[in-house]
Amino acid sequence: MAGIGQVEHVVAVASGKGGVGKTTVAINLALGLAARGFSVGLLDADVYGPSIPLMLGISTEPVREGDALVPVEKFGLLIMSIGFLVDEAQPVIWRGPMVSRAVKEFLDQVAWGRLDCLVVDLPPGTGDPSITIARSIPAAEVVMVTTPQAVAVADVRRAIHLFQRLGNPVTGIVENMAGFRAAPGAAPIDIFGAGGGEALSRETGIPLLGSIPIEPELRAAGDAGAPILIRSPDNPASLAFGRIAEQVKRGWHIRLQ
Ligand SMILES: Nc1ncnc2c1ncn2[C@@H]1O[C@H](COP(=O)(O)OP(=O)(O)OP(=O)(O)O)[C@@H](O)[C@H]1O
Repeated sequence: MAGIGQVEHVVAVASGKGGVGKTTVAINLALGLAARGFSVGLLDADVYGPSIPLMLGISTEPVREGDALVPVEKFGLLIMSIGFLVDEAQPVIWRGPMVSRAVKEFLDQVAWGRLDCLVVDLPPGTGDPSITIARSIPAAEVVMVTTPQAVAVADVRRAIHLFQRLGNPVTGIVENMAGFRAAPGAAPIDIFGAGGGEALSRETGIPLLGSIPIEPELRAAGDAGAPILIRSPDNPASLAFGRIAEQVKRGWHIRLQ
C-alpha cells in the first residue's frame, strides 16, 4: 500500500541551517532504531541536496509498481530519495509550489507498507518542503540538529518555533560536531564551541538526546557510502547514535502511557 498510512511513527530530522550533520544524524538514527528491532524507512526529502544515496552507497534505482514507487533496501532500511529522481549533475532549481508537490508525491506514492518508524531527512532551514511535510504529517515528531556554536543555535531556535507553530511536537535536540579528541582519552578540543545544545535544551524544555563528537571516521564513512554505525559500531560516535536511538524509542513509550 502506498503512503504512510501504515507507519507507526514519523521522526523528521531538521536543522536551522545547512551543513550541521542533519543527514548524518538521520541515517544513523534510522540504523540505530533498526538495530533495536524496529522496521524502519528512511526518506531523503532534502530536495536541494539529496545526499542519502551517496552516503549509503546506493547505485540501484527504485522501481515503479503501477503508481507506487518501491523503496530501495540497504543496511536493513527501506530508502527513498528525491536523489533517485533527479540528475546528479543538474542543480535542483524547483520553486516553492513544485517542491511542495514533489514532497507530497513522495509521501503519497512511496510504497512504504507497514513500518514502525519512518525517519525523514528534511532540507535545512524552514522552507517550503519542511513546511509541507510538517503540515502533511501533523503527528511527525521533529528532532532538531545543531552544532554547539551560538549562531547555529539561533537558527535552530527559529526552526523550533516554526514547527511548534505548525503543531508538530519537537521532541529532541541532537548536538553534532561537539568536542574533537585527537586520541582516545585526550581532552576534547571544542572546535565549534561547547554547551549550545544543553543551553538550548534548558531554554526550550526540549530534551537534549545526545551529543556527537567531531569524528574524522564519521566523515570518511559518509564519503565511502558505509555508515559508521555499520562500519565501526564501537566508535564513540556510533555509541552516541545508539544512545540517541534509545532516547527516541523511550519517547514513544512514554507518550503511549
Ligand atoms: N560529527 C561529525 N564529525 C565529522 N564529520 C561530520 C560529523 N557530522 C557530519 N559530518 C560530515 O559533515 C558533512 C556534512 O554533513 P551532512 O551532510 O550530514 O550535513 P547536513 O546538515 O545534512 O547538510 P545539508 O545542508 O547538505 O543538508 C558530511 O561530509 C559529513 O560526513
